[in-house]
Amino acid sequence: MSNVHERIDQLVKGHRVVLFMKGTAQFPMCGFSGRAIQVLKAAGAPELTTFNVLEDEEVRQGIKDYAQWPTIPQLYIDGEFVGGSDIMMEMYQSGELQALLNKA
Ligand SMILES: N[C@@H](CCC(=O)N[C@@H](CS)C(=O)NCC(=O)O)C(=O)O
Ligand code: FES
Repeated sequence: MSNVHERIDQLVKGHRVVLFMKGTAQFPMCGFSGRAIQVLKAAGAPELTTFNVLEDEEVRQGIKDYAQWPTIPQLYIDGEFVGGSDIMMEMYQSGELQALLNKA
């Protein structure tokens, strides 16, 4: 396992809800990342860990291989890849995201 893969593993397994994004929850640096934060807020995410890929080129590239998903943002819940901002929005509209976030 490569070093960056291990770092990502530790992040997504060490926190319940992890969003890899551009910028921070307070200051998203891209509309897609901003939308992801808005969706998580609307869904009532009980906790949220964010990782700013703009400050870490290795993770910015490594995250694309990790779940074989080519773009940012990327949401992980309970160590599992959920999707990008489009999937998050669809899952919010269907109620699936709230169910995933709030399961015991
Ligand atoms: N439709 C995508 C939008 C995300 C997207 O297109 N992200 C681009 C622009 S921010 C990206 O990550 N490009 C690769 C990069 O910037 O490293 C989604 O559902 O999340
Ligand atoms: S930074 Fe340009 S679309 Fe996300």
